Amino acid sequence: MAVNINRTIGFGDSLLTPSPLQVFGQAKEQINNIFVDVQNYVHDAYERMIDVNNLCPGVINENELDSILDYRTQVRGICEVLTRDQMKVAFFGRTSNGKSTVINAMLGEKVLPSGRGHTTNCFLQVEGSPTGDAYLITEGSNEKQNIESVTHLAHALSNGKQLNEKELVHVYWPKDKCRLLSDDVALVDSPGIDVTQHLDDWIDAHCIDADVFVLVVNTDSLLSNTEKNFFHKVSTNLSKPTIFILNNRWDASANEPEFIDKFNSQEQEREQHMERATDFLVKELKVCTPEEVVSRVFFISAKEVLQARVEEHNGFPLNNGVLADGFDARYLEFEEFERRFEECISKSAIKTKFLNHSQQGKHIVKEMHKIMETIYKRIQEQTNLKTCQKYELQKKLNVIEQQLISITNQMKMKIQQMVDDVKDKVSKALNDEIRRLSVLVDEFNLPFQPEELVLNVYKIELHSHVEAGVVSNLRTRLSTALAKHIDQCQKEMIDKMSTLLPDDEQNINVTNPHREPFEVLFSLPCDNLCDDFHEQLEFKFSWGLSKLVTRVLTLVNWSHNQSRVLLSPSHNPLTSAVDGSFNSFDQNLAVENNLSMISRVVAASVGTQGTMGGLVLAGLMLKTVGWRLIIATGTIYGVLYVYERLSWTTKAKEREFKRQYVEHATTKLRSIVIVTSAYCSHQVQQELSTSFARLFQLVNESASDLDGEMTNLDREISMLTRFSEVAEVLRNNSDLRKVEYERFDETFLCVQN
Ligand SMILES: Nc1nc2c(ncn2[C@@H]2O[C@H](COP(=O)(O)OP(=O)(O)OP(=O)(O)O)[C@@H](O)[C@H]2O)c(=O)[nH]1
Repeated sequence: MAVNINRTIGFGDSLLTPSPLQVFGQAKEQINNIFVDVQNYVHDAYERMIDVNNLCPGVINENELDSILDYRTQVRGICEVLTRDQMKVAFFGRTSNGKSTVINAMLGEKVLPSGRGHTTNCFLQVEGSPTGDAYLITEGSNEKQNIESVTHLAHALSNGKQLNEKELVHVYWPKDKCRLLSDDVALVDSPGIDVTQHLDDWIDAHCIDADVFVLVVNTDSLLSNTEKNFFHKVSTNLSKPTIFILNNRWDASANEPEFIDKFNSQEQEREQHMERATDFLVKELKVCTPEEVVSRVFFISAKEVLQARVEEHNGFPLNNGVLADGFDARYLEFEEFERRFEECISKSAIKTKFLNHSQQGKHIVKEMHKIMETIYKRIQEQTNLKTCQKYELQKKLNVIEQQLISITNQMKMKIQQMVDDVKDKVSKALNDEIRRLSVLVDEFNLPFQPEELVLNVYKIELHSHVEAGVVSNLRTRLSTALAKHIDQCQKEMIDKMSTLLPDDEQNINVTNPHREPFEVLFSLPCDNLCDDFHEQLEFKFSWGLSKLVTRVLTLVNWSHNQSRVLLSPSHNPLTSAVDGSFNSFDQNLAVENNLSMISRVVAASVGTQGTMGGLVLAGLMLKTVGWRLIIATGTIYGVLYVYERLSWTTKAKEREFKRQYVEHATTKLRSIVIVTSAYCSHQVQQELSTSFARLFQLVNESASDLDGEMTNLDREISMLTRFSEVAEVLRNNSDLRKVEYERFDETFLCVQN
């Protein structure tokens, strides 16, 4: 029977339909891409969360950061494992059953040494060379030992240190020489299981990650207990391992003499082997169903297949007649084994390796989703909290601003009232003091001497006495009351303004603690005011001519004024009643003219101070009263003169001096009443305005602090908004990665998520 070797050992049946081994490659590439993407995602998430944590402490807790860091490490580890992930098949069997020959047949050339007797001393893992060169690396060494052929390999293995049966030697073979190797299949040859007692160690050390186990048995003998025990161990350590049983040396069985005569004897033997294998796999190991056994147990001749493939490779015809009968059937069965093996190892490897990775990946992105969701919600909460805080601050600030305007207006009015009140009080008190000035001057008891020099000193002292007295009296009358009013006003200010300050700043003192308590200063510079005072202390007879004239003029003026008042229509009801009567008008006019004439005479006599006036007056009097009366009057006049002249003593001069001083000082002090009261009210205004300005400053500073807080909150809110967007994007991105894993599961693991 002709066999189409090219078809059977070629790459996939169709370029469009990938072979089972290529599916593994595709799955590996795809899951690797997903993990690289997830690795970048987790790395990015960690870096961003570190930023968030630095800029907004409290948004992320340490556990979350640690978890993200842990996931980053896990993903990095998986990525590294993924690059090394390959399909692995482990061959077991007793010595000389043909394990190495089967591997060589599958590789299509003699890679591993084989021969009669115990040839494989340790575990040999054949895998594709990443460099394209053939070399081997022994366990615990990084040294590459170049090999070109099986002889070199055998030599290298035998020339190396005494290899322990448990040790693993990696044999890297060019990938382009073998499809299995280029498709990431690693084939592990083992020492005969009948030569060692350390089965557990072997499994744990080299087979725990094998996707398929191949038991190579010799058809000449039955399944030994050693072989059975070994696979019992394997199935105990691994859950439902995929096990193939290859009944090797089927060519030798076909060439045995007893089978030549009996055509069906080999079939009977095959059935017996099959029955025993079924019992072993289905009943003992329970690793497959009876239906699956036909695709797990094969009758082959590895030696023939290897020989055929080597010769085919070297350009010789496949069946050159040297091979035993039934070669084609055995060859086809070997190919069937390879097909089933490829299907199984691909499925198994995808399942055992990538399912686990995919589940880990999904778990990581799910946890990342949870973390990002928690962080996102926490940021949202903080954003809402900060927004509420900002709203409250804004409200508070608005209230402060409105209240500040209102209180400022109130306090302006209050201060103005105080100022007016102080002005009135000071003015009234000063006027009172001016009225009582004579008492104050009388109290001055420095000895009076009319001499000029002494008098000058006397005046200076008197200025001081008056000034001190008035000021003292004003202070006594006003200071306490004013201080009390100012204090009350300041308290009112503090009460009102402190409501605009934070609770911890409400205990305030507007006055400078190092300053003396406020007191109104009264400035009455008498020495300056009265320095133009010039006393008149020359003797003046009170009935002297000029005095008399003055008195008469005063009297006349007074009478004249009185008559004008009486004659005015508004003050004379009679005149008013006969309004327009010419008679009474004429009489009035005559009286007025007479008075005017006397006035003019007196004025003339005063004005001339002299002889003519006196003569006229004396003539008139002489004519009117007679000379006796004149003499009598003259005598009395003289006596009065003498009396007054004698009474003009120093005491009288002092009295006169003080009277003149009081008169002068009164005039002067009255002239500064308005200025003094304004000066005092200005002091009060200054004091209260300064106090209010301090309070205003405090409130203003507090408002500025609030404003600063609002600016900070604004900055924090905008930062939190940015971070919440970051967390949201990261959360959504984790969902995208989860979808990628689910798509991978559906495509390669037939898992419906
Ligand atoms: N006739 C025949 N001989 C075979 C077959 N397979 C292997 N042999 C021979 O059996 C002998 C042992 O083969 P190996 O492949 O070295 O056996 P092994 O199981 O690897 O032996 P160890 O490495 O010692 O454990 C060699 O001489 C092979 O040529 C086969 O299918 N038919």
